[in-house]
Amino acid sequence: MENLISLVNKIQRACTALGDHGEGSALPTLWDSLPSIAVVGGQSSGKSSVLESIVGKDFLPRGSGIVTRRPLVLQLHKVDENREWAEFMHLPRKRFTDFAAVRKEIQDETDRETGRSKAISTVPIHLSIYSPHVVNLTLVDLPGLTKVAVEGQPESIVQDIENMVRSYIEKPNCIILAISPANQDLATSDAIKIAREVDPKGERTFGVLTKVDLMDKGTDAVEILEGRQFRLQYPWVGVVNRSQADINKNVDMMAARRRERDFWTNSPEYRHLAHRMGSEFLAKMMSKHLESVIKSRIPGLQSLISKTIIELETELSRLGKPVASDAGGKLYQIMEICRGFDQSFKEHLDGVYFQLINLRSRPGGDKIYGVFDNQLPAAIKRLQFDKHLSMDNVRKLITEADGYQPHLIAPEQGYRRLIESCLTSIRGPAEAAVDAVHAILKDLVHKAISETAELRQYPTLRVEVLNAATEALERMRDESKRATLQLVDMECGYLTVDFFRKLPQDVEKGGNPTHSIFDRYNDSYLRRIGSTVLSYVNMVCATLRNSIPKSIVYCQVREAKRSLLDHFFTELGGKEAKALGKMLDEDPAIMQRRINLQKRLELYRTAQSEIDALTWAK
Ligand SMILES: Nc1nc2c(ncn2[C@@H]2O[C@H](COP(=O)(O)OP(=O)(O)OP(=O)(O)O)[C@@H](O)[C@H]2O)c(=O)[nH]1
Repeated sequence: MENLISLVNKIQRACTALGDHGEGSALPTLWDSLPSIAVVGGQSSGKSSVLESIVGKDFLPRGSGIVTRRPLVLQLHKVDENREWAEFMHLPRKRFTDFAAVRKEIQDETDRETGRSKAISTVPIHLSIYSPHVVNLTLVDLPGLTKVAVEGQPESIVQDIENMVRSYIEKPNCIILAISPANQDLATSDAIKIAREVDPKGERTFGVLTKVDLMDKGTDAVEILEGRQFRLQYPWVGVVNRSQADINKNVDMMAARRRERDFWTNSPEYRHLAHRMGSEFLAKMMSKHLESVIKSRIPGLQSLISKTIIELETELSRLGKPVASDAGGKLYQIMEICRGFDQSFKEHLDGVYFQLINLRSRPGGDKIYGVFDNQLPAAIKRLQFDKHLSMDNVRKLITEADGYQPHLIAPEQGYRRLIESCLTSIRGPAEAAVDAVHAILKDLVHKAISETAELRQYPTLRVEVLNAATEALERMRDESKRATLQLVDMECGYLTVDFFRKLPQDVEKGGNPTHSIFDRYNDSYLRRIGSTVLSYVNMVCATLRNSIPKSIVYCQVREAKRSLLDHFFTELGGKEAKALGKMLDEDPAIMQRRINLQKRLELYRTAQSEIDALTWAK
């Protein structure tokens, strides 16, 4: 069972190394869920003396007024060796065998944090004592509660100390060692008052009565120690520490312990209670209690650890991988992120179905079909060629084409001009279709960027990828426009001869080829030309309705799928580590948080395996 306390000590030490001592940390804290014992009491009530008696060593700073100005987390480790030493968390690997030096280091470390003023600090000092004469125990010594500020102290100190003490003892896992001097009225005890506040049922409060030897003649503490007055759930323990005179005379701790034993056994009023009085008994009782508390908390602790591990892992994966240190690693990381983006873009384009997300498709590609199936035909329709081929317009173009020499058989040039003027107007809808598809592709790029979690992590890379993809799409749009308009121009440049060959000829139909030149411009003649041109143009439109989408898909959609980031990758290959690092410019706060999370995760995993090993071994 002793292993349990050592384990908790070990975990507490690891917690401290991580700054996890439950003080407003944004991360889950293990410290708060581990049982600990806090020593509370009014100033000069004898807290430090009780601690020293428990340890059996003279090592705490002494003096008048407020001496304990920072919480002292004291971990006692029982060792088999016949040696005693102390170690501070802030001075790793330095062993103190001289306990006067320990006292000095506590003073110096307090001053380092608070300055030489009489101010207090909530940052704890961590001290471990290894000795064959101690029991495994973790105790927190807290500044003494006071009623008035002394010279040089801010007025707020009274409240500040109370708040600090409360912040420790209000945690449900904190066992309260409430120190009250027997030579003062217990009804006014600061320790009992604050302990009652946070633990009204007294389930985790242990009352310790100090200075029993200093009580007025004719008075004694029997009623309290027997539990008839100021009753707590656990029986009161009386202690007799060294007096100031003893301290001044350097009375050795072992001698003091002996004297204390004598006091309890030789005082007629306390003799019957002697077996459960004194610092040695207190230490053993607290150690036993701590063991049983830890034992009862183990299942809760295990489930808290597993739950926290999951939480930490989830957050870590949300934060993404850390940035690689070398150029190759960085390049690989950027390529991986880009691949993720490219994949998401393609999936949008193809409308790939995601089994996991309720069979919903990533929208996008279908909009492109909408351009080909609705937008383009509607725009061509809006050109209204029949109006364009009104009689007046046909006459105008035919006569202009004929010039001074009216056509002899058929108005060849007139036909060409009429057809060209109609077909040229298709350039508008063709260009609009290219632009519409470009807008859709750009929109998909934005969607894919925002869905690529890693790009959120690196704002500069996000901008670079966005710019590269946008530039690539613009290049593709320009190429697509060139190719698509070329299709229209090709239709203008060479007419389908067959169409005209198949037209019924006036002569063959029995018309009169000899009618006068002026008759050639009559209404029915012009109407026939108009309708011939219209049916030719309609035939070409039907072809273009099919070939324009082919050109757009070939130049834009297929190309975007194939080589959206090709240029970017080529440029990337020529960049050096520094430039690559700039792209992976993660927010330093996130980097720090990842490091903190990783360390904490490590702590929790270690704690988990150690607790598991211990419970399995039982
Ligand atoms: N005679 C006698 N003196 C005691 C006893 N306990 C403490 N003292 C004396 O009371 C004075 C204050 O004791 P400390 O242990 O320093 O008290 P503290 O509560 O730690 O003081 P702060 O940290 O300053 O709040 C010292 O001079 C001790 O020698 C006791 O049981 N008997």
